[in-house]
Amino acid sequence: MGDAVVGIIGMGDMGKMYARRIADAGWRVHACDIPEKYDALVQEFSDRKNITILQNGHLVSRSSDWIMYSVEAKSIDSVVARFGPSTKQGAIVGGQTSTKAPEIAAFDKHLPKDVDVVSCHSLHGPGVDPKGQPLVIIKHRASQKSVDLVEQILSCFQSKYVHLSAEMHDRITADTQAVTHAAFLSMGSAWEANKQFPWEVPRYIGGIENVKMNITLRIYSNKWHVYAGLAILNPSAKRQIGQYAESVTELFKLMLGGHRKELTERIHAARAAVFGTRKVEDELLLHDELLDQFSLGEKPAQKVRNNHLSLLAMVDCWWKLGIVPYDHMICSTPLFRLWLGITEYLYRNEDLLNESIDNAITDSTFVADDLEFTFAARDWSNRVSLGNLDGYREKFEKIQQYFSPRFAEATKVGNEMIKTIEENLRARKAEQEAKE
Ligand SMILES: NC(=O)C1=CN([C@@H]2O[C@H](COP(=O)(O)OP(=O)(O)OC[C@H]3O[C@@H](n4cnc5c(N)ncnc54)[C@H](OP(=O)(O)O)[C@@H]3O)[C@@H](O)[C@H]2O)C=CC1
Ligand SMILES: O=C(O)C(=O)Cc1ccc(O)cc1
Repeated sequence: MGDAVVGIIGMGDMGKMYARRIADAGWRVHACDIPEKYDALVQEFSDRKNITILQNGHLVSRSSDWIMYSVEAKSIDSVVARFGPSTKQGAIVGGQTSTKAPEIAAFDKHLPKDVDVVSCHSLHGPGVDPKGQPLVIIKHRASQKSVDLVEQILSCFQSKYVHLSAEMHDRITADTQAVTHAAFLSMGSAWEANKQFPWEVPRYIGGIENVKMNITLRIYSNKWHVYAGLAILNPSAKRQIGQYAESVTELFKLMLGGHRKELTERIHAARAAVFGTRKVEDELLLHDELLDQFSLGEKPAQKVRNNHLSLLAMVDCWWKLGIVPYDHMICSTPLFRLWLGITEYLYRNEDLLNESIDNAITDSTFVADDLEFTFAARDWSNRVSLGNLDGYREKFEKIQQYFSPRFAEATKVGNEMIKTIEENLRARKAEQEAKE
C-alpha cells in the first residue's frame, strides 16, 4: 500500500464500512465523528491498528491525503464550511453523499484552491457486499494522478467504477433511486393508513408481493435523512417523483371510472416505450419461484390477483419522462434492479398484464389500498417539491415506528433475498456473455 492517509469525516454506517475495508486493505485511516462519539469510536476501533480516531474534522483534514465526507447530505455545506479550510495542502477531497449538487457546491465554496476534488458514491447500502456493485467516481477538479490514487484506494471494494460528472450522477440517481423510493414509501404509507401489516394479509404474500413488502420495510428501517436528502436535495428528483404521483392518480382515476379501453391503451403505449426494444430471448430479470422463497408470512393456497397500480404507474412515469430504465443499469442500486425486475415481470407476461388490467376494472379488493396509495404518492411528492425536510422526517418516522417490530426479521429476509437474486443475475449475465 502507498503512504497516503485516508481521512473519513462522519463515522456512521457508510463511514465505518469504508474505514474497515480500506484499513483491512492496508491503508492508514484517520477518522472522526462528532466529539460526543469520540470515546465510543475509540473503543469500537481499538483492535484496528491502522484506524486512528481523532477528535474532529480539523485533525482529520490536516493529516490526510484523501478526505471523504460521509455525513448527512443536509449538513454537507456546514460541515465542509467548518473543516474544509483545514484541508492539508495538495490533498484530495471527496464525499459519499447521495446527491452531488450540494456536495460539489460546498467543496467549490469552502475548500482552498490548491486542493483537488475527486468524489465518489457507492450505489448500495452499508450491509451489501460492494463486490461488483457500481461505484461512481466524479473527477470534479483534479489531476489524473489524484483520480488514480482514489481508484487505487477504493480498489479493495472490487466494485465497478462508473465515471460520471456530478450533474449526470444526479440525473441518473433521480431516475434510479429517488423515484423508486417514492413508490415503496407510498406502499408503506398506504399500509399504515389502513392499519395493515402486509405480512398478515394473504393478498400481499408470495412472488412479487414479497419484494414490495421486503423492500418497503428495508427502506423504513433505514435513516430518514438518506432518503430525504436524495429526494429533496437532488435538483432532478422533484420532477420524477411528481410524475410518479401524477401517473398513479391518472391510472387510478381510469380504474375507478371503469375506463377499460383507455386504461389498456395507456398501459400498452407505456409498455411499448419502455419494454418495446427488449427481445423475446432477453431473459426476465426475476422469476416468481425465486421470489416465493422470501415471504414474511404464510403464502395462501390460491394466489390473490392484484392490479399492481404501483408498478403500472412506474412504467407510465418512465414513459412520460422518456426514460428507458435499462440504460441506467450501469448506475443502478440493488433496490432499483429488484424494482425493474418486478415491473418487467408484470409487463413481459401478457397473461399477468391482462389479469392486472382486468382486476383494475372488475375487482374492488384493492380499492381501499389503492386510494391510500394514491394519497400517499401525492403527499410524498408535495413534501419533496416543497423542500420540506421536517415534513419528510415527521411522516417517515411515524411510519417507521409502525413497522419497527418487524425490522429485524425483514432485514434478514431482505438481505437473503437481495443476495440470492443478485447471485442469480450475475450467473445469468455470465452465461449470456459466454454465449455471445
Ligand atoms: N445508508 C446508505 O444506504 C447510504 C448512504 N449514503 C450517503 O452517505 C452519507 C452517510 O450516510 P450514513 O452513513 O448512512 O448516515 P449516518 O447518519 O449513519 O452517518 C453520518 C454520520 O456523520 C456524522 N456527522 C454529522 N456531522 C458531523 C460533523 N460535523 N463531524 C463529524 N461527523 C459528523 C453523524 O453524526 P450525527 O448522527 O450525530 O449527526 C453521523 O454519525 C449520507 O450522505 C448518505 O446519503 C450513500 C450510500 C448508501
Ligand atoms: O438501494 C437503494 O436505493 C438504497 O436504499 C440504499 C442506498 C441508499 C442511498 C444511497 O446513496 C445508495 C444506496
